[in-house]
Amino acid sequence: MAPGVPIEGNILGTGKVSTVNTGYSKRAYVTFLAGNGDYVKGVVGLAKGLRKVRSAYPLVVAILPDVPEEHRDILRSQGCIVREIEPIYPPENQIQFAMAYYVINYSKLRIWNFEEYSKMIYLDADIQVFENIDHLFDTQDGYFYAVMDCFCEKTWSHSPQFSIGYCQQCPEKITWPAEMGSPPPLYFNAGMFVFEPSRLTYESLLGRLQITPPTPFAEQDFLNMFFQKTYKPIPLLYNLVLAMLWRHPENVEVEKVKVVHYCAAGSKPWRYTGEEANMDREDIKMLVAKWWDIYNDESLDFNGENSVPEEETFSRSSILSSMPEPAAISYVPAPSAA
Ligand SMILES: O=c1ccn([C@@H]2O[C@H](COP(=O)(O)OP(=O)(O)O)[C@@H](O)[C@H]2O)c(=O)[nH]1
Ligand SMILES: OC[C@H]1O[C@H](O[C@@H]2[C@@H](O)[C@H](O)[C@@H](O)[C@H](O)[C@@H]2O)[C@H](O)[C@@H](O)[C@H]1O
Ligand SMILES: [Mn+2]
Repeated sequence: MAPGVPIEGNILGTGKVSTVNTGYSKRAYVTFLAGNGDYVKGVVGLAKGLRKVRSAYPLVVAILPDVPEEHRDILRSQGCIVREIEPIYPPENQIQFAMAYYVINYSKLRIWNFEEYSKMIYLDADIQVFENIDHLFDTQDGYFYAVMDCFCEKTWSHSPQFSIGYCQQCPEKITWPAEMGSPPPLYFNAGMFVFEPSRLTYESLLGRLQITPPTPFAEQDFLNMFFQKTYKPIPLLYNLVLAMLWRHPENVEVEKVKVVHYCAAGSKPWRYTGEEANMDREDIKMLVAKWWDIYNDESLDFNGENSVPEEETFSRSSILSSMPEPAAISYVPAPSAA
């Protein structure tokens, strides 16, 4: 079991099943979509997955201006709340991002400005929710909840931990050498997290970004720095980074996993060929097939009746979303992952 991880499953200590949010504070899931490529399929799959597990909360999609109208219509037809955001770029830099397109991921920070919501769960578009996780909205306020990442993939070859074979998922395997100072603080994967939108936090994030030299994992590194003091790890079953299956199988109980993150190279279901390393594994094939089962299930398409409770869909956000975002840095199309 990875260190610092609360008791499996019942992290609230209440065991209660979430109830529809009846208070004034609004809750929603939120994802991010950029470009005119195939990630829109990921968002449709996510919207249908949340419907299948009967989540009580809507899915907001923060989109960059380059998302075509046709894709926006598809998302609305699936019951998503579509909100255009202005891109955010890091300060001028020569950094080699782990993936060139990561530079657009800083735009995710705009979601902290969705303050008509008191609590949100961010999910990457390459994530699928296979079991209801609404109870995470009941976590104690004031903290940033996310799952610990793994440092063993070659995407981490730039890092000191990779160079000595250290990973927080198995800290007992390699002792962190004293000459390298203290071991890195617990580090989360930014494909899924529970957070509270707040204008104050938003402005602090943007201000800090402008004075923080970019690093290979872009906004994921930045968020880890920014929330280091309030980060609370949650169990792996809330964000299975696929590489864990072959890097730390001892930490994974795949039958208990509620959320799967298709972030390993070649694992995006809508592009899956099975060619890349580890993509011919039976568990990978099963998880990709599970994603497609939901994506192709027409009974999960939005039809008005199967929407979340009314009070969750009509919100000030529909008015606020027409309000201009703060002045943005000029928009230069980034390399797309598509
Ligand atoms: O062309 C792109 C690339 C990325 N994304 C969004 O940015 C997130 C982060 O990128 P990705 O999931 O590919 O990173 P990974 O988790 O695989 O490192 C995606 O999930 C999408 O929500 C997008 O909308 N269009
Ligand atoms: O822009 C940086 C990205 O960093 C993360 O992706 C990485 C990271 O998870 C590594 O730890 C894995 O090794 C790697 O496979 C994976 O692609 C987030 O999932 C993504 O949303 C985004 O923030
Ligand atoms: Mn991802």
